[in-house]
Amino acid sequence: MPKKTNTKTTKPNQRKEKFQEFVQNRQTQTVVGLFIALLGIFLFTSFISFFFSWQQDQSTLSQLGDKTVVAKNLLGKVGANISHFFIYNGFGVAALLIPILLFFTGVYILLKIPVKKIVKSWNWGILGLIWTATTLGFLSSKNALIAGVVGVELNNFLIPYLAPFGLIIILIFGYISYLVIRFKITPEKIKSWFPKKEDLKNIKSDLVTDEEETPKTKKQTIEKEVLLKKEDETISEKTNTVVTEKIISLDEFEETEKPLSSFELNVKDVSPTIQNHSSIKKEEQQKEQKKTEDLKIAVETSKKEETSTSNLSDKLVKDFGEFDPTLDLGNFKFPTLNLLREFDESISVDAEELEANKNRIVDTLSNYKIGIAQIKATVGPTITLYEIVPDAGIRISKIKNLEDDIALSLSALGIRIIAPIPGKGTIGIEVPNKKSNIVSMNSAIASKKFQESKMELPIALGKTISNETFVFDLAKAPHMLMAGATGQGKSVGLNAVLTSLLYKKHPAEVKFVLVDPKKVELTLFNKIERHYLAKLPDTDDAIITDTTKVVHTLNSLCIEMDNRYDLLKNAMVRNIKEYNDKFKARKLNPNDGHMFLPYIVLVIDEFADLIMTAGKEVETPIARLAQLARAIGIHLIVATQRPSVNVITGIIKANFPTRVAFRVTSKIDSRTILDAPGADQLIGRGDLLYSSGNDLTRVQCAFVDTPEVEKITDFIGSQRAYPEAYQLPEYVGEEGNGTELDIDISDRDKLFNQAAETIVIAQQGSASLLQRKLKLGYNRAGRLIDQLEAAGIVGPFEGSKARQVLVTDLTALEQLLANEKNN
Ligand SMILES: Nc1ncnc2c1ncn2[C@@H]1O[C@H](COP(=O)(O)OP(=O)(O)OP(=O)(O)O)[C@@H](O)[C@H]1O
Repeated sequence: MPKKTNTKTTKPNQRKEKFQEFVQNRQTQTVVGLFIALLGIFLFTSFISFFFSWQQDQSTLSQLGDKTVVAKNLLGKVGANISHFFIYNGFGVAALLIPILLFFTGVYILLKIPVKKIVKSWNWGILGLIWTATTLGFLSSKNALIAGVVGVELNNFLIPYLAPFGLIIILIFGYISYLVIRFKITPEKIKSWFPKKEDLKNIKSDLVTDEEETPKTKKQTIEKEVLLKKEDETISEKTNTVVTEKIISLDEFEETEKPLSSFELNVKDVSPTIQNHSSIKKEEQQKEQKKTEDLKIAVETSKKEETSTSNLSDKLVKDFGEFDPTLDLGNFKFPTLNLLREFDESISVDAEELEANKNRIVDTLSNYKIGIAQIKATVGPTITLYEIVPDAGIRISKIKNLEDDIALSLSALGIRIIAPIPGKGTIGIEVPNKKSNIVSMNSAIASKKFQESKMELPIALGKTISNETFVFDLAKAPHMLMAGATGQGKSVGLNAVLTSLLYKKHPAEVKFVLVDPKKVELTLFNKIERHYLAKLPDTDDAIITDTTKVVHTLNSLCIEMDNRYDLLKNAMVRNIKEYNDKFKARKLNPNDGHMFLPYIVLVIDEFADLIMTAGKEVETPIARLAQLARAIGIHLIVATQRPSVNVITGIIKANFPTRVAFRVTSKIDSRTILDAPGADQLIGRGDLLYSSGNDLTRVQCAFVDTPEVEKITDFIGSQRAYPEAYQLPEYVGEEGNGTELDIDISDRDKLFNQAAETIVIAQQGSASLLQRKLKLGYNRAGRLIDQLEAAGIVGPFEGSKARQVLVTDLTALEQLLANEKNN
């Protein structure tokens, strides 16, 4: 059953589609269009002919089948019959509309004009037929030839009801409605067809004045008018053609210099619309010109407005130049190179040694059936790198596994195998030179690479195996972990770092916080305390040696970090460089607390010792600083002898991406520092591996001896200094709080209640929050926190973490304070 319904529904659809295809076919359209158009012509001819021959053909109408009877109609008996049907029996003279409509329908189909338009024409046509037939019936006193049977019968039907007058009114109304709807004829449109009285006057006066003008001025006026005419969009195209013709006639006129009378003729030829329109324009122009001439203008010359630099910072920079942070110590002189010792650093290539090493390498490898296709040596200050290209098909891991065997056969310490050398595709074997050269700090500092570096905190650490100075940016490091067994060159390494900064950075640009539990390594830097060091307020020594002070200093640095972040936030910048640049450009107001921020380099020697004595108290602020301080210019350098996992914990390691490993005693230590072996293969005495990310670089650390550091610090220390060392924010430690907890209610700060509300709302017990919200100094905020603790609103000190807030909401707080008063 369902099958049947399917075929039933699809068949008509298919037929419909086929029909549509047929109709839309262009060939079909052409044939149909042509047929209808010709039918229109056929009917029109026969209709016209009918009016002349209808009387003669009257008898033939009933004898259509008789061949002997011939009709007078131009299109024969068929024409006579159809015409009789449409004219006499139909619409009379109005029937002529039918062939006309047919002709245009055919043309429309040929030209693919939308069907909608054809239907519209027919609607109007049929309406016109009936209306015209009725009108003609009325006018011709019901003549059937003129009005047709339809026209006569409609008259017969309507007159008894409407009377002739009523019929006339309805017919006229029909015609007017037709004109209004079809041609959009409105009263305004009709009005616009007739020239205004004024315009007529103007035309007259124009003609009079034109006669007075010389031919030349007349020509100009006409040209003007023509131009005006051109501008006007409302004038039809037809008149435009007249205009062009006019221009041509004007040119002709110039050539022949005809007398005025002949020219006038030309002028009169110009379409009245131009005349009319242009004269109006001219009149308007003249009027305006007259008005303008009559009016006298009092000209008041405006004073040149004083230009003021809307941007205050630009003005300040213009007047005073960019802010120069070094101005306070304007005469500061950087240490000179001659303070550093020079060594003979010329690398002498010992050909015998090279040959012997090469032979040993080749022999050793051949013992393990590893063929070498190529070998190349690069001689460095302490190490020579042999680059090997093994025969095809040799597995790299095989060579790597033979590391110890090769070292044994070369009978040398510190052999390191790099398989493959990153980016080179060769295998490297580093062999220590028999005679090693010292890399002097002098040569590292003097190197072009260091001197011309544009880094924020450039450090010349030493020289690479290819004898190039190794310079890196501590600001990008951004924190450095330094480890190595005792006596391997850590202290020298730290000195090299500090010396690099002393040679490149002005005291205004960098400050050091030095932590030296051994008390001897960094003491020399005491001399530059007021130039380069930062310390806690009210402390004697800038170099921190005892553990409690270290905890305070670290926490103080955390506060400094928070304060700096606030400054950065207020200045709407992302890092210290942008902040300082903005400050130098005088775009930050010092009255709002803004100031030039120096970089702070925190150096901690013997970190293991600190961790052992202070543990978490040290680890937490260090981890916090390491995590957050990079953007605000606090950089950490942590050195340790014992790189065990309980010293260099995961959290610290994760935040110290730059690692420097001097020689360590075991592979495990090497892995702890570098996440890779290799540091155990170093030869000591400043031989180090530098890692930032994945690549390991072997560097011979620049050697800077204690007397050299002394000379440098003396040199700087002897110069004019700041009144005091750079002050770190005050930090009130845990131990100080216990005694002050029983603070009398009457001694409370005026802002106590406000502070309590702030803390309770934020549910965060930190002094820095109070500093920010209540715009207080650190000391006052700290005291407020103490008072809040005494009142039981916040919990005790918890290291760098914010204190716990013990009151949950404002109602509880109100109750607590009310109880206090009652007691
Ligand atoms: N870059 C270097 N070039 C040449 N010799 C060096 C270099 N670095 C260190 N040395 C030598 O190694 C010795 C020990 O160096 P340093 O005092 O820096 O070791 P350390 O690792 O700090 O030891 P400790 O941890 O015991 O303090 C130096 O006195 C010096 O002779």
